[in-house]
Amino acid sequence: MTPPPTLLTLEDYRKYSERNLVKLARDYYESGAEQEETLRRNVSAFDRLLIRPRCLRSVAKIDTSVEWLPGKKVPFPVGIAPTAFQKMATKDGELSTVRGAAASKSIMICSSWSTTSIEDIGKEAKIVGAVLWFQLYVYKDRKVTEELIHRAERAGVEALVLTVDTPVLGRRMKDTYNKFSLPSHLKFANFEGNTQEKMPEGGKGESGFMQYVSSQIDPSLDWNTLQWIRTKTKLPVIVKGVMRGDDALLALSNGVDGIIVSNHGGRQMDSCIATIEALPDVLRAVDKRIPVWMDGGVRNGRDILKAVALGARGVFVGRPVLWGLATA
Ligand SMILES: Cc1cc2nc3c(=O)[nH]c(=O)nc-3n(C[C@H](O)[C@H](O)[C@H](O)COP(=O)(O)O)c2cc1C
Ligand SMILES: CCCCCCC(=O)C(=O)O
Repeated sequence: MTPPPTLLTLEDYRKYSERNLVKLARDYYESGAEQEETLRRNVSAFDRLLIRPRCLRSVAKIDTSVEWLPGKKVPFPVGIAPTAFQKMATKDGELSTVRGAAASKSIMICSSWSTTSIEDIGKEAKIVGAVLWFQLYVYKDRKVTEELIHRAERAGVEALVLTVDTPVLGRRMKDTYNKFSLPSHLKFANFEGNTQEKMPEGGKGESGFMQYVSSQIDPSLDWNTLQWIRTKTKLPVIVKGVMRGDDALLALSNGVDGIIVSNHGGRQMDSCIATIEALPDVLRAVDKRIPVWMDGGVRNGRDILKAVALGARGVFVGRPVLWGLATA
């Protein structure tokens, strides 16, 4: 195999990864919902925020470490956002990510919809010394979600992340044109042997993915669901997908341990504000009572600085990790 050219920026990785991804996977990873306004805005809103640099502040020694959750320090404020189906990017999929998380001492949030089971990811995390959080989707059959919570606990995850922006699946046009379905050699590894294991084939103007979500995922997700989850676990519960201060206050009054400001990388509701634009409202409402992170459109070190300068505890990145996986 020819060695990759010098890869310096995330854009270099994005471009280079394209050659290793089949169209179906590339479109699934890159897509936003509908006309992809929010997808673009997440990135461009960072460009409208400019830095006013300080001077004569010694940078001979710099410490970028931060307390991610009480008592849990990380060396720099970047975590790995949950992304589904990582084996479409590279053979080892989520196992490569967990190794990367350990090497960079970053926290990996595992998707409910991984192509490696949470047990196998947990085993690898112990070997390489990575910290895992687990992201939850709530199934119509609550027993499926409850079982997943307990399996994640046994696998050693340190927090649960409830994604609250996906009661239904956003319409991603490319996935609909491609009739996106998970390639037949891959599976929802957390549901092996269950009816939730396979995605139907696409057809009738719908992706197989859309059919799977409408048949399995509970669209009645609300604050009661969060309370129900809290009765099932003692782990910290973080909500991902809050975009407003009033919802952040509701999250606080429902006892959450942290908030990730997110619009799902522009993949759910189009015509939304960018996450970096939503961040100040959420931070004001929370007023430092719990940690607030953000994700969406982070594409360089200055973007991280901007989010942290506004008051975020740190950022999570989604697509850039997939580009890295597909480049390896
Ligand atoms: C291909 C792909 C799959 C994703 N899968 C999940 C998922 O399983 N669970 C989840 O909560 N978010 C998922 N997300 C959303 C990410 O966690 C994150 O919010 C988003 O990617 C951040 O935007 P960025 O890609 O610009 O960094 C996914 C995003 C992408 C691009
Ligand atoms: C209930 C919606 C599930 C979406 C799962 C994967 C994902 O988050 C994404 O493709 O985006």
